This record gives sequence, C-alpha cells and structure tokens, in this order.
Amino acid sequence: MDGVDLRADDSSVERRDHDVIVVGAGFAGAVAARELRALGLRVLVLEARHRVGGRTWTDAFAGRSVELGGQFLSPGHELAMAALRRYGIGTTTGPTPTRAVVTTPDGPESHALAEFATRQGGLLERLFEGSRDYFPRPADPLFRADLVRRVDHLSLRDRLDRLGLTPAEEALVSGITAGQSGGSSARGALTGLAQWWALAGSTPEDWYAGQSLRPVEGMSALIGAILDESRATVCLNSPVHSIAQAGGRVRVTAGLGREHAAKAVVVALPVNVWKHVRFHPGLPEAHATATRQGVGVPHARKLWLHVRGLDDDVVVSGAEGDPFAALSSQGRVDDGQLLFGLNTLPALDIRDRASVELALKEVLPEASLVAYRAHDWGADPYSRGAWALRGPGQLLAQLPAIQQPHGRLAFATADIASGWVGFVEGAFESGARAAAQAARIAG
Ligand SMILES: Cc1cc2nc3c(=O)[nH]c(=O)nc-3n(C[C@H](O)[C@H](O)[C@H](O)COP(=O)(O)OP(=O)(O)OC[C@H]3O[C@@H](n4cnc5c(N)ncnc54)[C@H](O)[C@@H]3O)c2cc1C
Repeated sequence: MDGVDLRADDSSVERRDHDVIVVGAGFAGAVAARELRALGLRVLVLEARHRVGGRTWTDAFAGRSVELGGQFLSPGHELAMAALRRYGIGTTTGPTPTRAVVTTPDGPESHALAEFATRQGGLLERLFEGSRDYFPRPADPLFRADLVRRVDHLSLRDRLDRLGLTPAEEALVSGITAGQSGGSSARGALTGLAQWWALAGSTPEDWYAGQSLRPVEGMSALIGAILDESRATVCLNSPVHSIAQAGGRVRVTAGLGREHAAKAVVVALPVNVWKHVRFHPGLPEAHATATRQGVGVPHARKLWLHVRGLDDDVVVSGAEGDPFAALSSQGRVDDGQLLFGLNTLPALDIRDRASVELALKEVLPEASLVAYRAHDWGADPYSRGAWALRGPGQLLAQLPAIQQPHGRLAFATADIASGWVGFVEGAFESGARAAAQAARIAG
C-alpha cells in the first residue's frame, strides 16, 4: 500500500476540516473513499482496528496465506471482478473435493461428491422453489414487492418445515440454512437465502460455483489497491465514538477524544455496530430498528485447521446443531493439509483445543489436529456479527429506507446492499452509492 497515507492513529492529522470523513475501512469504506477522491474531494478515513479490511482479513497460518473472514468471489460479482481486472489481480481456486461427508444420527457417512451434490442440489431447488417469481430481478429485490410480501415473513425453518423432509434430507440441507443464519434456521429469512440463490443463477451448479474464486494474494491485496487509488489519509486504531451533526458540519470524535469535522460523513460500519456509536441526532427508525435487531449473523466463527492423516480432499456438510456447519479442504502443507471450517454452535468453545479436536474427529475420525486458528466474528467488537443475512420481515422493513442519507450522513456497508447483501460485492455496491450521496451533501 504505497498510494494511501496510512497512519498509526489519528493524532497526527493536522487538518480538522475535511470534505468527507469515511468511518470504517472495510470494502464499503474503501470503495467510498476511492469514489470520493475521483470526484475531487478530500477524504479522511477513520478505522478502529490496527488493520484495514474489516470482515475480510488475510493473515498467515501454517506457512500459508489464509482468509479469516470473507474469502470467495464469484464470476457473477461484477463490481469485484471489474476491480480485480482494474488492478491486474488474478484469481485462484482451491482443490476440488472428491469426497463429501454428511452427518447422520449413526455417524458420518462418505459419498462421492457428484452424488452428494445431486442430492443436496435437489433439496436446494425445492427449498427455493418460487424464488424466480418473487425475485425475477434478483439485484432489485423489491421489483415484485407484491409477491415478496407473501414470503418475507417466513424463516428458513418455516420453509424447511413446510417441505416435509425426511430426517436424512433435512440433515443434508439444514447445515446450509442454519450455518448461513448464524446457528439457527429460525433466524434467517427465506428471502435472504433465496436472493443469494437467485443472484447466483437459480441452479445448484451456479450455487456451488459461487463459492470458488479467491484473489491471488488475498482480499488484502484487493482492498490495498482500492485504498492506494483513493490516496486518502487512513488512520488506524481510531475507533469512532460519536457522530454529531450541527450547523452544516459533522463532528466525529475518535480514539482518545480527538474531534474531526467534515461537510459529510460516510458511515461505513457494520449495521450491528451502529448501536454502539452515539449519533446526534439519533438514527432514523429503519436504521435504529435494524441495528437493534442485527443483520450480521451471530455465533459465526471461522477456523483454519492444520490436520494430518487425511489423504483426500473433502467437504463436510454438517446438520443444524453440529459443531461444524461446514469443513473444506484448502490445500496441502508439508506434513498434512489445511481445512477451513465454519462453526455456528455457541456451545463449542473454540479456545479449547480438545473441544475443537473432538468436533473434528466426530466428522473426520482419521484426521488429527496439528494446530488451528479461529476468529469469532460475533464476539468481535468491531463487527458484532459476521456476514449479513436478513431475518424474517427485514427486507420489506429495511429497503429502501436504510439506504437513504440521514442529514449529512450516508451509509455504506454490504449489510444494506440491494444485490449481494452479505458479500464483498454488496460492499462495492453500497460504497459507490454512499459516495455519490455524500458528494451531493458536501456540495
Ligand atoms: C467468516 C466470514 C466469511 C465470509 N465469507 C464471505 C465470502 O466468502 N464471500 C464474500 O463475498 N463475503 C463473505 N463474507 C462477508 C464479507 O466479508 C462482508 O460482507 C464484507 O467484507 C463487509 O464489508 P463492509 O465494508 O460492509 O463491512 P466491514 O468489512 O465490517 O467494514 C467495517 C469497518 O468498520 C470498522 N469499524 C467498526 N467499528 C468502528 C468504529 N467505532 N470506528 C471506526 N471504525 C470502525 C471495522 O473495523 C471495519 O474495518 C464473510 C464474512 C465473514 C465474517
């Protein structure tokens, strides 16, 4: 990162008056900063953590570069793909698993991948039946608001119950519905996951392909390139406590109490975090309700496991209530291989190695744990949840009100995107929209 003016904190920021302050240096904030710069505005970015990237986090583990947060892009993520081309960043794919492990009441069962994909894919088609009608234009989820109104109140659990699945069928699909909801299928909305399905292309093949591409050198390379182009001043270790509007300015208080002012502010924070910042005047109803309810899913922990004794490339599909909603081979290391895992069962203590190893052996008895790394996004004070998946009723209650500015504030986060809500792609969409709004406000 050599184009951006990166500072250890906000204490050395001389100028107190900026065109626009962007609060948060995840993808939405970075894109907003870049677009504002392109419009000729002076931008200050205030970031709470010691790093940029937010819910994406490229780090090292077992001698490899790993993603502790958002990892995959899909060919259908048009804005992210365009950015990769713009910066000359290539993509890579992980190994293709040959074996799928599913959990059953009698223990883990192995299947050939093709057979598993056919069975699970068929169940996904049943789960999302009707979504082509209520989401004929998936990036514009309210295009048929009349039809969405009939289903938006349904949770994924409601939908599963209506399908009349056998226990074996439910085990095959509930790991997805519960895992993507942050632990319980009762939390996520049918329309939340159905919109992903529709955006991906409405077929099982498209659904699986949507989780395939990674930027070479990781998400950090991509966000670094965006911030370089923004040429913004980015202050790390500068958590914002309050954002107050008065007299045609916005005053932002960060870190140890330093105050910065601007004509407009882009609030590029996760929705779940808004309630921990003091806004004056207070947030509008749609924003206040969303942050009180939360849209970033709870209990989502991502793990990287270095294992031995596992000779083939596998994917594990857990059932609702299992310690691992998913596990997936991610390549060889000298004396074994790396898996990434998704845990949404609050009862699993991810700080306890013995518990993690036990959970691993429940599904892959032949594997022994060498080391692991985990991050709990629900417990992280600067995300307070993982990816966004709207709950029942939230689509109709939130859009489009939550995308509107509040006085001199514009809001940017993947959590409130129209299209790929909950994905890096949604952060691109939202960051660009908020930049245009903030530029108008700043005049
Ligand atoms: C485990 C996991 C797996 C995921 N997998 C994928 C995937 O495979 N593909 C995909 O596309 N997406 C995935 N996602 C989702 C994706 O990472 C997010 O949707 C996206 O990164 C959100 O970007 P954002 O800019 O909206 O928010 P964030 O990335 O959360 O950025 C917000 C920024 O605000 C900062 N901040 C918070 N509080 C303050 C404060 N008080 N003051 C100043 N700064 C503050 C944060 O530190 C952060 O940098 C995943 C997410 C997680 C957690």
